[in-house]
Amino acid sequence: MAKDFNQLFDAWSNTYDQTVVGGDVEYKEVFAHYEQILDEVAKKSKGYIVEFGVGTGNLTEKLLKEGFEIYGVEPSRGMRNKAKEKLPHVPVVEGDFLTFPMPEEHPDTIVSTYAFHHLTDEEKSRAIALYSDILNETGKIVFADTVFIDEEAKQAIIKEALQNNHNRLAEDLQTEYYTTIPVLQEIFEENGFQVTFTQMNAFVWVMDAEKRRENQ
Ligand SMILES: C[S@@+](CC[C@H](N)C(=O)[O-])C[C@H]1O[C@@H](n2cnc3c(N)ncnc32)[C@H](O)[C@@H]1O
Repeated sequence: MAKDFNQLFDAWSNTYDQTVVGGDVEYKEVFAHYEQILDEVAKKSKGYIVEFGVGTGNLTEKLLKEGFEIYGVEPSRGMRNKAKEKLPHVPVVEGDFLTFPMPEEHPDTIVSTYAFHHLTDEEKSRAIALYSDILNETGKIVFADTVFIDEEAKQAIIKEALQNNHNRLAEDLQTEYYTTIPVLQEIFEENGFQVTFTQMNAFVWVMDAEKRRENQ
């Protein structure tokens, strides 16, 4: 079972929007091209959208501007309050990737940015299986998150963070559940998705996973 990150995110909710514009030097590279990353996820989305780990609502806001209807899910009260201040008309319910009040409609797209690494690989697999069930037949998943090509690449970036005295970042990379592309590819494919990965900065990749049709 993954850790509960609510306290951390309740505290971070007040300064999160400064971090994403490069206000925290240790996380500058993680949030490099943040706006383009969110734009890319919005561009790949369609129809009725469920978003997990809404945070302060930055992706939600972009999706709303594109004219989408969104159902947000966010475990941290502090983050939910920030998102509701920005976007009072968007429903943002208490819940997480695995346990959440079901939306009334089947979603066409499930999106999330900078959050999926909060689940262990086993939980990631359960989440994708669940989404395969609740998505529309032609539905898709579009996630952006820190992912590594392989374990060696992950260890190299942790070493570099330590050499730069980015100790909070190094600890984060060592203690959360950042995974590799082959692991995610297997999880998506086992659950009937065809997935592509696009690198957006030294840490973050966009994953675009479409449900495979029966005869594909
Ligand atoms: C780094 S923030 C990203 C916020 C926003 N998506 C963005 O791109 O700026 C991570 C968010 O994921 C949420 N989170 C943490 N654990 C989660 C879980 N198990 N399920 C869903 N969201 C989670 C946190 O509360 C936080 O709001």
